[in-house]
Formats: sequence, C-alpha cells, structure tokens
Amino acid sequence: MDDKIKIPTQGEKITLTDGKLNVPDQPIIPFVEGDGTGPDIWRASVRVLDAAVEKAYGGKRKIEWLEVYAGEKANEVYGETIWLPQGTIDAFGEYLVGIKGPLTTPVGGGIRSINVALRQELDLYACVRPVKYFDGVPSPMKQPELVDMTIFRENTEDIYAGIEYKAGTPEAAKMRDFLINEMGVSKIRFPDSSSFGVKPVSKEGSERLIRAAIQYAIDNGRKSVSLVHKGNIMKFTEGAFRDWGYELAKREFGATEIDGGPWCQLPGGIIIKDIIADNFLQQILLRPADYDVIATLNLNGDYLSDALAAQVGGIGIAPGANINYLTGHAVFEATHGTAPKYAGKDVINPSSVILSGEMLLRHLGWNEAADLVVAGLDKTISQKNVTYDFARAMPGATEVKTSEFADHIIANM
Ligand SMILES: NC(=O)C1=CN([C@@H]2O[C@H](COP(=O)(O)OP(=O)(O)OC[C@H]3O[C@@H](n4cnc5c(N)ncnc54)[C@H](OP(=O)(O)O)[C@@H]3O)[C@@H](O)[C@H]2O)C=CC1
Ligand SMILES: O=C(O)CCC(=O)C(=O)O
Ligand SMILES: [Mg+2]
Repeated sequence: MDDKIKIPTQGEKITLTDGKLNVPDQPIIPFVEGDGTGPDIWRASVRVLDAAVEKAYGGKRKIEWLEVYAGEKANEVYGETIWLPQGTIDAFGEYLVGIKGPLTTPVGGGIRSINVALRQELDLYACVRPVKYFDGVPSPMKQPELVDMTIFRENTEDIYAGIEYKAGTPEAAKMRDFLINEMGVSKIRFPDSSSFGVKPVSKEGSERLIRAAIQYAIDNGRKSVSLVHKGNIMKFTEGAFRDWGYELAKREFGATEIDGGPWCQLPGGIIIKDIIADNFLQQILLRPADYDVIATLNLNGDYLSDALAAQVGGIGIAPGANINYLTGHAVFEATHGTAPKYAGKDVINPSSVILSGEMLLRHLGWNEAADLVVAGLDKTISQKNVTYDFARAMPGATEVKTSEFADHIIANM
C-alpha cells in the first residue's frame, strides 16, 4: 500500500482459513466512493450500514472503513494518469472484503474499464446479482413478485475482457491477414476497415462459475440453475459453456439426465437446464417464475442484469458482488453505473449500493444487521418516501432526496 491510503488506527483484517472467513468485531473494509453519483450514494449508504450494525450489536461490532481510490478521485489524489493505483488493488487484496461505487468508462476510445480491471486483477470470477422484488416498488411487470432470480455472471473472460484491435492499426491488419491467410476464413467480408475483438472462454473459467452457481442453489434451497448461452451460433465458446456445465453437474454434483437429457437433476431435486439467450430475454418477461439461479457468460450477464433489474423497478435497486470463492476476495458493487446527469444533486436512488452493503454484511455473517437494512428499506418503500426514479411511477409517493431516503431507512430499522 502507499502513503495516500490512511489505515484506520482501530480495527483488524478479515482473514481466510480453510475456506472460511474469520471476521473480527471491528473489520477494516476498503471502499471506493465512485464517480458521478457515487459520492452522493456512498454518503447515504455508509450511514445506513453503520446504523444497522450499531443497532444490531449495540457497539460490540463496528466496521472501520478504509478509503481507497479509483477513477476520477484517483486522478485527484495520485495524479492525472492514474486511474487504478496499485495501492487500491493491494488494499482490496489484503483486506479481502470491500465495496465500491460505480466508475466511469468512456465509450469508443480512452481508458478501458477500471471496474473490469479490478475484477481481473483480483480474479473475482463470479459476479453475483440477486434480482428480487420489494413490495410496492413500481414495476412494468403485471406480477413483479414472480421475479426472483440470482444471476451468476462469469466475470473475467469473454469478449468483455477487452482484447480488441482497432481498425487501421497494424495489429488489426495482422489479425485480418492471420484470419484470411493462416486460418482460411474466406466466407465473410473483411474490409480493411474491420476492427476485431477476441472472445476467450475456458473450461476452467466456465466450470468455476457454474460450480459456484450450483453450490449457491444447493445452499439456498433453490429450484433450478439455468445455463444461459448463445451456443447455437458461438458453438465453441457459448456452446461449450453449456456442455461443460452439464458435464460438471453430473461429474461433481451427481446429476442424472431427465428424459434422455440434456436437462438433468441433482439428487436433491434441483433441475439443471439451459436456454438460448435471445429466447431467455422473452421468457423472463412472459414466464419469470420458471427461472431461478442463472449461470451465464460475461456479456450476456451484463445485459441480463439490467433487463432483470428493470422488471423489479430498475437498476436503482439492483445490488451485486464480485467474488472469488477460492481466495475469499469479494468486492461488492451495484449493478448500475455513474448516472452522471444526476451527479452532486442528492437525488439518485442509493438502494443498489445499500443492498450491496447488505450482501456484504451477510457475507460477513452479520445477518442481524443485514436484516435491519432490509426491514428499513422495506418500510420506507411501503411509506412511499422514495427517490425520483420510484416516485415518477408510484401514485401518491413523496419524492425524497438521496440523503433523506437514508434518514427514513435508518428511522425505520
Ligand atoms: N460497475 C460500474 O461501475 C458500472 C459503470 N458504468 C459506467 O457508468 C457510466 C454511465 O453509464 P450508463 O450506461 O449511463 O448507465 P447508468 O447505470 O449509469 O445509468 C443509466 C440510467 O439508469 C438509471 N439509474 C442508474 N443508476 C440509478 C440509480 N442509482 N437510481 C436510479 N436510477 C438509476 C438512470 O435512469 P433515468 O435516466 O431514467 O433516470 C440512468 O440515467 C458509463 O461510463 C459506464 O461505463 C456502467 C455500469 C456499471
Ligand atoms: O465497467 C463499466 O463501465 C461497465 C460495467 C457494467 O456495465 C457491468 O459490469 O455491469
Ligand atoms: Mg452493466
């Protein structure tokens, strides 16, 4: 770590022994505030999380927050060219469990995603995004309560990993020549103006993600795991993801085929099935109750996260976590981005980061505090004191600011 990072004088590190977290009563937890609306959201969220811990444990437990920097704030603190300081990666590495706000990624040119870089650096291979309906939240669905899915999105591979070659560069020309002359690709157009992206999907990467999804389904009494893919078109990447998933379910979890397969069933009854991604996007609207735990590749998981979040009220209430189940590293993070047009206005919905914090508390085993966060949020929504995004579709609602929304949640715990 470096001298820009001020380690709290109190508190201890969370450690991992034999796959289990050892959580002290005063864990040091690194956080990144985030760009855009990140600071408004973090200010509200940290108050809610601290209040829940205080109320649940009466001072016996307390989180010691450690600020680390990424994105625009890293530029301010470390200098203009630094977006993701090594000290930040080291802090998330050393303290195991952290939380972050959204970070800006420019479209087209500019820096590559810092969010993706952090996931890659720490090998946080599972992006876990539960999508659940909170009673009273305005939704475009007739029966939003039927939506209860947890997405397991592979987080380190796929076209999303950022291996790209820009049209007009020597690298793109080399790639084009290689494909035409050495790989015999002749049936598709390759004008000189082509850019290229590479889609790596490995057996190990797919298996560890699908293993985590199945284990989650078992641990949480879920009904099914759906492998969502576009394997009819991308046969050796998305199609292989599906095949590796079924093989793993049989080999490691004792699944047996149903009616000659490929669907299969675990000894405890959980169904392992698969569905092609475009069809899945209609099924989640038409028959959401048929889907439960979802395992999918990186880009599909990104699209699905926002689409499913919309069904339960939008990405203002969509939490998530990036986890490596083997090393114990976990960085909690909302599904949404920086929503820059609302930056500094104290109007944005902080629920996604608050619920990411709730996931963090549960990850620590601090379920009493996590339950208080949910209870406070539930009651605040039922009282119709909500931020603009919910208020605009909720008859009779009082629109409150981000900071006021946090006040209501705390009062309702
Ligand atoms: N993990 C991360 O850090 C992520 C970062 N990003 C980055 O964020 C930037 C902006 O991306 P963009 O595509 O606009 O997506 P955003 O998620 O930032 O915002 C899209 C729209 O979603 C709604 N929204 C987002 N967050 C909230 C919230 N907390 N409460 C209520 N509504 C919300 C708003 O809708 P409305 O206009 O209807 O009010 C907003 O305009 C980009 O640079 C992108 O790369 C994007 C996703 C994840
Ligand atoms: O990194 C980014 O800017 C976008 C990431 C994103 O949309 C996501 O992970 O859901
Ligand atoms: Mg996204």
